[in-house]
Amino acid sequence: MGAVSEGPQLLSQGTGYGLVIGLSILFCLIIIGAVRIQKRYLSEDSNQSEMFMVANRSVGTGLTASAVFSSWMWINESVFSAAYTYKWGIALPVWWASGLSFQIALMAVLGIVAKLRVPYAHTSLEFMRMRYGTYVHWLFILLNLVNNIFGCGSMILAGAQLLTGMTGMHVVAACTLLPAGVVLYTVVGGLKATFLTDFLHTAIALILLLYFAFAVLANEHIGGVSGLYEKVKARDVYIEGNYMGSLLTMKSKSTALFGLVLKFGNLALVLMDTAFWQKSFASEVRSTVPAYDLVSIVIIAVPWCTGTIIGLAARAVENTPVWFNYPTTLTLDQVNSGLVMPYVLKSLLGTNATSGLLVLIFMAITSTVSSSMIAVSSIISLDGYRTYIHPHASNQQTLKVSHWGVVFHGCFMAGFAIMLEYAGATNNFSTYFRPIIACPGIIPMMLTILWSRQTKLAAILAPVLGLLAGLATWFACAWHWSGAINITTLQDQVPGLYGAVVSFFSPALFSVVISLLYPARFDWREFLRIELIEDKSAPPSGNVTTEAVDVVGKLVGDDRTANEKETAHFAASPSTSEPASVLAGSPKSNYRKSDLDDVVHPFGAASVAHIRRWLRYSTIYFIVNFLTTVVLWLLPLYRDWIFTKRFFAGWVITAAIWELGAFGAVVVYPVFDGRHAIAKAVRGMRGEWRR
Ligand SMILES: NC(N)=O
Repeated sequence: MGAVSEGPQLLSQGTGYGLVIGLSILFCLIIIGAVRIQKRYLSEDSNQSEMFMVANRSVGTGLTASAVFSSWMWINESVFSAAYTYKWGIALPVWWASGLSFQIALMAVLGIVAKLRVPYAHTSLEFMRMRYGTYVHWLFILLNLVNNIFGCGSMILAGAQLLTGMTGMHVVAACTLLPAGVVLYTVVGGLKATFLTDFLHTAIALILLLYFAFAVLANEHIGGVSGLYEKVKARDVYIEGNYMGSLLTMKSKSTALFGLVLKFGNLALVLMDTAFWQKSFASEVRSTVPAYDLVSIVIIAVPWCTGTIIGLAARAVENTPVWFNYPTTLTLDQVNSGLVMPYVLKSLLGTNATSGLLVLIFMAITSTVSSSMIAVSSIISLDGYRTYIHPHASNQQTLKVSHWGVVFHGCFMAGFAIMLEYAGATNNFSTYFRPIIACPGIIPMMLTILWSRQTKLAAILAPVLGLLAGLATWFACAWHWSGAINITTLQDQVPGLYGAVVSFFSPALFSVVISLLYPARFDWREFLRIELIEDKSAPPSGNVTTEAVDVVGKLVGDDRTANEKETAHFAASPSTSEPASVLAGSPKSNYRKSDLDDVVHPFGAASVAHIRRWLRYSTIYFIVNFLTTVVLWLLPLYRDWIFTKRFFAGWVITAAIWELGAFGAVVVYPVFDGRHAIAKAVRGMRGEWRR
């Protein structure tokens, strides 16, 4: 921390404390108001646990998209992409973008599979337990918590170090105050409330990012796209590992290694975070895929536009008198702590814009932390309390534990971030270490809903062996390349990459081999026995539809035997076919433990066909997304070539248009999408005032 707080302060401590505390209180008041409006005029009550945890599975496309975007737009890509662009040049933002997109597209596929196979689940861990029982459940609780705690903790720390670097605020105070505000409004509002605050966060953050990008480009000291190109080209800097040491080439070794590690780390941050599963369970059936896929497209804009413009602008002006603290440039520690963007804004746009950046940092951190809190509190309340301590807990009891879960997690995360600070952890160490410990569970978890032959032994051993193999690879590579194993050599890029590759892929091998050694088959109908929590806010039991539908078998190819098919009678009620109600809302049956042959899937034939269509679209889209963002975009440009002025102009303008498109998709569109609910709430309030 010392190095970061050494430089001159960009803003006063009072501004730092005032903004963090003021915004926390403001968001709490907004959320209290929103919850009251929802309850009074829209019949949505966060005091019901289904509502608190999965928002009654009724959130539409627009709001889901803005919530997913908000949880996924970390300060990493909004602030650190500029810092790393400063370090390594123009290749970095797109390698960063390509490490953010396909994970969300994959989550869309898994989300829709989960909607079919486990329509009543609240968390991803619930289906691990359903399929494999207690030991696997605990193992994956641990893996999820490790991922969540390291992801969330390092983000709080990165934000706190930034606040400290910018304002001189004490880092312990920053680590405490940032999660404190989130605890307040998350306890009050639950998941639906975080959907609403996520929307506000996203709107404010994107407005600020757009303003920063356009104002910096238009600034007289930059001189537009062409001025930016010329000033960066004229700089006499040599970037090790870049083609001709240039900042304006896509051939950058450090960037490529960083980008590859990021892909694995971010896969874990999505798939091993119950929050992303929860948002998918919370959304309407017809909203899941469009919302997640939309986010996978627009999230690209954040590092691409912001990183490119702000990161290169720093290079353009850092050696001129307009630079704050001229003639002193940033130290490597300050760059690694993300101070590039604050310095650019202070130098070119002044104090107000720099204060605006504090608001952006607050928005980016709190929206991610709030979804992490809901996720962990649902692990505590559903996977812990309701599963092992009080299986017949009522709605209200479960909710109370969820609330305490949020408070506990908030306090724990603050303490954990402070511990990381005093242990000397940096964002860099976390980047290379986290994928190794967070990735081993990903493939076994995916196989739990995709492959009926993965056995319990495989689900237990594959992640553990994968973790050991990943750690062994990491240490061995650090030793091999640097001749020593210590905190410095372990932060080298190549050991981190090999460790992550082994951690991620080896569990697939372990799982398949172990499963085939002692084969067994799972009957997907077991999943349909997860109960809905008793919830008086939910409409009465919905109708099961006309045709007997073997939803599960048709899902991803039917791999059950003929005999199993015969016994799989997903019986149906005789008359009412209401696919529309299923598509629009939640599965509303309230199952108890029953014979498998009595298990009935809540979705009707039409709904199933509809969902299968989404599954097809999402799978095709995922493949296209992966090929485009990871292969076609990056590899052809990885060659001995430096951006021409014309190409640079097209590149930057496209990035800026993309960011405008992101604003349209996750800010304007959700308002349009929710116009009926907004109108209903406004009519309700107007009616009340008139009385
Ligand atoms: N969105 C992330 N994980 O940077």
